Amino acid sequence: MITTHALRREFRRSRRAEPVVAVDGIDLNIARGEVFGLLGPNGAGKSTTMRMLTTLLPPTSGTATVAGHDLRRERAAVRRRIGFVAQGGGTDSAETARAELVMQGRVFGMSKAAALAQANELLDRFSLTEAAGRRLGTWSGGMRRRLDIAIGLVNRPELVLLDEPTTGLDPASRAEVWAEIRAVREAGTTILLTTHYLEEADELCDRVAIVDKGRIARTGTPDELKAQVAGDGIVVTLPPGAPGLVAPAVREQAWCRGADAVDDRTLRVYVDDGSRAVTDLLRLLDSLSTPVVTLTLTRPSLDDVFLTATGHPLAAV
Ligand SMILES: Nc1ncnc2c1ncn2[C@@H]1O[C@H](COP(=O)(O)OP(=O)(O)OP(=O)(O)O)[C@@H](O)[C@H]1O
Repeated sequence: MITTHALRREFRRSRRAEPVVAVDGIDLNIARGEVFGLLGPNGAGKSTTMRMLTTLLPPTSGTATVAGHDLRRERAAVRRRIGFVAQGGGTDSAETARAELVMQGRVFGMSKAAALAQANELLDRFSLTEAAGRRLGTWSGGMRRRLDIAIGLVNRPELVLLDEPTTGLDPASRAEVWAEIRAVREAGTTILLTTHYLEEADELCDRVAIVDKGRIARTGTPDELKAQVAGDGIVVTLPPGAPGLVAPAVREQAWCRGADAVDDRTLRVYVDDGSRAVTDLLRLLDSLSTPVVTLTLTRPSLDDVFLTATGHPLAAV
C-alpha cells in the first residue's frame, strides 16, 4: 500500500544556511490491511514523512508509491485514494459534526444529498449520532478525535494516515480512539499512524518502525522487536540525583550490559539474567551508600528496543 525508497526531505532556512535534514532516507514497505506505526520522539521526522506521503510536501529526493500511484507524478490520484488526519485535527468549534462531515463530502465533489447520507452513515458508525447536532466546542477531546477520523474516511479511502491520533487525550479517550482505529482496520482500511507513545505502538500496531533523527532504526512487529533485545531489565528507584551518580559504576560491572538514568530518580540496568544480577546490583548500591527505594525486574519492552536501537530512551528526548 505504501512503498518508499530513500525518501528524504531537507529544509533550508536561507540559501546560505546549512539544510536541516528532517527525513534522511526512509525505506518503508507497508502492506494492505496493516496498522503500521512510526514511533519516535518529537522532531524525529514523523510529521514530515506523513506530509510527504500525503502529497502536501514534495520530497527533496527519493521515490514512493502510495495506494498504487507514484507520489511525484500522480499526486491527484494519490490524494483521491487516501485520507489524512493531521495533528490536532482541523474541525471548527462553532460547527456541528454533521456540518463538518457534509462540508468535507462536498470538498470531494459529492452532491448535497450524497454528502448528507454519507455524514449520517459515518456518525452512526462512530456512535456520534446523538451529539451530531451540538456545536463541537461542547464535545470531549476523545469525541472530537473520533470525528477527525470519521472525516478522514469521507472519500472512502483505501489508506488512512493519522498523525498522532491520541496525543493529549486522557487514558479513557485514548482507549475510545484505539477501538475506533481497530474498527477502521477491521473494515479493510490500511492505516499508517505516528505516535510517541510506546504503549500505543505496542497495543495497536501490527508493525512498527522506530524513527529517530530522520532515519528508521528498526522495523518489525512489536514482538519481533522485543525478541531482538536479549536479557532482562532491572528498574530501581533511588534518592533524587543518585541514578546519574551511580550509573557509571554499574556499567563497569561484568554482569551489566548497560545502565541509564531514565530520570532523576530512576535507574534502568540491562543484564543477561535478572534474578541473579539483582543480588549483585543491591550489593553494589549498598557499597556506594545508595539506598534502594523500589526495585522491579522487567522483561524487554518497546522502550528497551528504542534504547538499544537509538542509544537513548524515548521518554528522555
Ligand atoms: N518547515 C520547516 N522548516 C525548518 N525545519 C523544519 C520544518 N518542518 C520540520 N522541520 C524540522 O525537521 C525535523 C523533523 O520535524 P517533524 O515535525 O517531522 O518531526 P516529528 O517527528 O513529526 O515531531 P512532532 O511530533 O513534534 O511533530 C525537526 O528538527 C524540525 O524542526
